[in-house]
Amino acid sequence: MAIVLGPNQYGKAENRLVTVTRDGSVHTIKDLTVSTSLRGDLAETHLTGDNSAVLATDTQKNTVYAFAKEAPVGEIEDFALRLGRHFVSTQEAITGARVLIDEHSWQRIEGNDHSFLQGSNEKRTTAVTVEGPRAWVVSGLKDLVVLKSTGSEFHGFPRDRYTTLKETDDRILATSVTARWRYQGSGIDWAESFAEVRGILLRTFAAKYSLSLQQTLYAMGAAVLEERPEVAEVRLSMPNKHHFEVDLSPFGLENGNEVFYAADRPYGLIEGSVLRDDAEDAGAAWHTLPAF
Ligand SMILES: O=c1[nH]c(=O)c2[nH]c(=O)[nH]c2[nH]1
Repeated sequence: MAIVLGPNQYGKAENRLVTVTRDGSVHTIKDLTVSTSLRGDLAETHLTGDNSAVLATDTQKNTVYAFAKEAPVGEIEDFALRLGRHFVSTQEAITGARVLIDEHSWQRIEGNDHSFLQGSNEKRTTAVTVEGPRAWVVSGLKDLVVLKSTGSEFHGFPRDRYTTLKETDDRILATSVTARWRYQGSGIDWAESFAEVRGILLRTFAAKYSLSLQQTLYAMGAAVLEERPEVAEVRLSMPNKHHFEVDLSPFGLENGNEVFYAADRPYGLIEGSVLRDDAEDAGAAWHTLPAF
């Protein structure tokens, strides 16, 4: 038997980066969480402790902050591509880089040039993978919480001796959407594409008459692919944020689908991907990312 080193990567996770851009008295902020990780010829540090190929995670962190000063951060996809390509092209032993960025949203407080409001927890995300000269971009969003108070049924499921769930033809459907979509082609306007995909996801959640969260998930992914040729594949993770009708009969009251208990756990977790059958090959795009 021989023991060998398996796949490995290393980097600095969750660098918190905030930039202020000043256009006269009007300020714009960008609030990012940036994680970098590098791959390559890194056997020696694991096997002998020889660090001659190890670009320190501290250096990776410094590079994130220095790059934010040296050129405008711009769209998170462009910033991630610049960082990833930098590490791979300047370090001989480094053959691949993965840069993950979450962008936290701030809105301007109306009427003020330099004050902002963090309205929701929703984040725009990107996961950029650089491998030698090639690069893949998977962008997305997370913590996008949506609810519809009708237009959702759930029935026709099997009933065995453990089944207690009542069938319903009118329920609340709520979820916190994590979506990732893989880009194909080139010359993509990242900001425009993000805004459009987000809009399609929201509009489809709202408009699709739902017989299951699974059906809604598929409809959301399919609508993105129908409308956005630059997207090859969409992966969705959607917890079912259950709203149970409270039994008010002990109080002599009838609950007419009006009073609910919003349970936070356990929750159904509905996950899936929707893709084109003629999509560009995924290459290393999803490498080590969560399946959904
Ligand atoms: O949309 C749903 N899908 C399920 O698989 C499921 N299971 C469940 O208990 N409620 C629901 N709702």
